[in-house]
Amino acid sequence: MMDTETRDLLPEGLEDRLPQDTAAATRITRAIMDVLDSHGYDRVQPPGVEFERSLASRMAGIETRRMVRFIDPSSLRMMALRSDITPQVGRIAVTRLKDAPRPLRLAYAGQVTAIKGDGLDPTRERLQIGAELIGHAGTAAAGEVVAVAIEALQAAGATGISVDFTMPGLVDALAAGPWPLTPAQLDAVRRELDAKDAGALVTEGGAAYLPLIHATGPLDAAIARLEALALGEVLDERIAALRQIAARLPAGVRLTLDPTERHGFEYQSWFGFQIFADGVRGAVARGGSYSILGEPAEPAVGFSLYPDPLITALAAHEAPRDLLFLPLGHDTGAAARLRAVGWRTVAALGDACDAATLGCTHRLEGDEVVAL
Ligand SMILES: N[C@@H](Cc1c[nH]c[nH+]1)C(=O)O
Repeated sequence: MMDTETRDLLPEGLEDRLPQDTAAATRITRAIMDVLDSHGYDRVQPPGVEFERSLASRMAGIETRRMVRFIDPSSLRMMALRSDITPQVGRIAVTRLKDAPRPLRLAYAGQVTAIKGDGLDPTRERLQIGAELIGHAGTAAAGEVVAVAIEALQAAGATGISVDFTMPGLVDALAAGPWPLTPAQLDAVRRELDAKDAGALVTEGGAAYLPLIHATGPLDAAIARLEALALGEVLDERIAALRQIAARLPAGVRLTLDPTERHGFEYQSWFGFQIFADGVRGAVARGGSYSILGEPAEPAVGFSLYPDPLITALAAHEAPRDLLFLPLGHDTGAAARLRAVGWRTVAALGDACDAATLGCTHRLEGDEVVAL
């Protein structure tokens, strides 16, 4: 027997959602899924647990270190709780939906779990809602995906949205082209660019890369600084693409660029983005282009929203809802008619049930609704 102190303890970083937050979560999930559905993204539901191998093998760069893993007592193979639904959707796209017409638009919503939280945030289980556009990863697809992500967040109630673009594959492309680096230097340069440590960047032989640290900030200014480097094709194509993507986003959304940002971008290729919103610490969404490994490999682009902080922020302002008390012996036909037009009811089970104590705002008397 566990002692009573620890019997109901939840592990660090895991939490129950109580009714007020759950109501907000349900409403927000529905609002987001409705937007994805309206743009033609069909929802799929992969399982919460899979073989570790299949979660990691469809995209280059996925690490299983942060996944909760265990041996399946039935197959004796290693299984893992999913930490990201995108690879599962990729697997579905290239296996069971391999013959479905392209571009293929799929949406999903579910919990994802990691062994430990991210940075200072201890949360280990999060709601992830997203959309993946498979079979097409050009600027038209990327533009659609960012625009849909913004629309979904706005429908969820997010305000003050800003989008931070990044170019996950840029440093590798530069190292293989105009600014050559040895493999060891490449690792060090990537690390120091992540840390934005100019001194260490120079020490590690990455002096050429210094201007990238300064080419961050509002999109137009950052692009101008990159263009001034005259790096040719490697950069020109990426810049042209970013311009096209930006051009189709709604006015009023703040756009920034951080060309070397890689944190959280495990498998994205030429294009990545994060979305921020007022009152929410950290990014509420992340996405980008990637390749689903297979024969042949398929290009794709998509995004994942992490709405938990938004849910918490909005739940605090959730308007209280009306609740209609149905006394013992009430007219059940009248109650059914009222539910059909949107009333929520709670029926008395015995004499002790009291309308006010149960949080009711109204009471049914005969077939009349009376405010309490
Ligand atoms: N699933 C990725 C984001 C993404 C979706 N599609 C492409 N990228 C993440 O959560 O970081």
